[in-house]
Amino acid sequence: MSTTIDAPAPAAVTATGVRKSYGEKVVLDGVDLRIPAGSVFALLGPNGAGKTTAVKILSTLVGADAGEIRVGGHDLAADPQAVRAVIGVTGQFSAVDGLITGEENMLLMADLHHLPKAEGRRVVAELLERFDLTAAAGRPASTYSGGMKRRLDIAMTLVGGPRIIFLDEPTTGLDPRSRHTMWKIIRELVTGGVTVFLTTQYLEEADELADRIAVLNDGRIAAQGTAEELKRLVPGGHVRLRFADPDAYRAAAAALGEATRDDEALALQIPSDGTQRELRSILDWLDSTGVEADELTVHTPDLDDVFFALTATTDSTPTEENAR
Ligand SMILES: Nc1ncnc2c1ncn2[C@@H]1O[C@H](COP(=O)(O)OP(=O)(O)OP(=O)(O)O)[C@@H](O)[C@H]1O
Repeated sequence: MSTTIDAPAPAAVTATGVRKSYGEKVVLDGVDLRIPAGSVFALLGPNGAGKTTAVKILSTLVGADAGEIRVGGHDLAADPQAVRAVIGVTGQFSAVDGLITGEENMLLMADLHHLPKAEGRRVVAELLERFDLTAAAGRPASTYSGGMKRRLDIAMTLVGGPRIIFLDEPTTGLDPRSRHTMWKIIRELVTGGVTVFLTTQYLEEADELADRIAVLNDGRIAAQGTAEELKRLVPGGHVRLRFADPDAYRAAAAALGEATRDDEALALQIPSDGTQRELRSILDWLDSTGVEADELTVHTPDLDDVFFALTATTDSTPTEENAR
């Protein structure tokens, strides 16, 4: 084993101890990330958590104050040009020029990547087709819908054949159909071997797409893992019993002393992991105590629960945070 040369890591992106401040404001306070090649990684966080800043740093647009970053096997600080050659970025700010046609936007990208004319035309035609933009290719991009512009933006990013793509909030503002189209596009990219780093405020989107998710809060990664791993971090699974009759509710609440009461909704919550075995034992228990609910629902923790649990301290304890 060599002690001087790093073994080629099977990671598309690694970041260690990344810090960034704007003046007094600490935006990233020691961020560590590792993203395996060919996977989808979602960075989740509330507004202002530092997601866009992280994308800008990892894509060489903004310098970090400290930390080590490798993207596509290249040291970002030592060789930003090499990093730029293997990545594509689409942000909340679109690169699309509305005054020229979709095809012209694409050909411009081909020129920027110094593709020979014929090769550029071939790649552009192929991408327009793939992103269902061939029919609209001759129209000024300003006439495109939000979803079409977003597709054009990604198609433009792909002209250079990037191996790693950063998508900053790729579906914000899109209607459900366009959002699903975007998800399909992202899945296809990954099938083609591309690594996708996306930021999102939609927990559903991270759950749907990402192999791994990191929750950014107060400039730090509050938790990182698969959606299932993150869901296991928080309690919150329960069976909820709702009653129409206040007397039945009160009787049940008395019989089920350990249940959490919601007097307004006439509902009781019993902690449960949602497994068949536990449900059966709860139902047996209800039968034996003579409780008959009008409605029974099973609630398993979702990413919302995780998100709220991990980002809950943001507003509540600023003085304590500052004091440390
Ligand atoms: N160029 C800058 N100068 C000063 N402060 C900045 C700059 N860029 C970002 N910030 C601050 O850094 C913090 C994080 O911003 P960032 O845009 O990275 O957050 P975000 O998680 O992407 O938020 P959102 O979900 O709202 O897009 C914010 O408080 C923002 O005001």
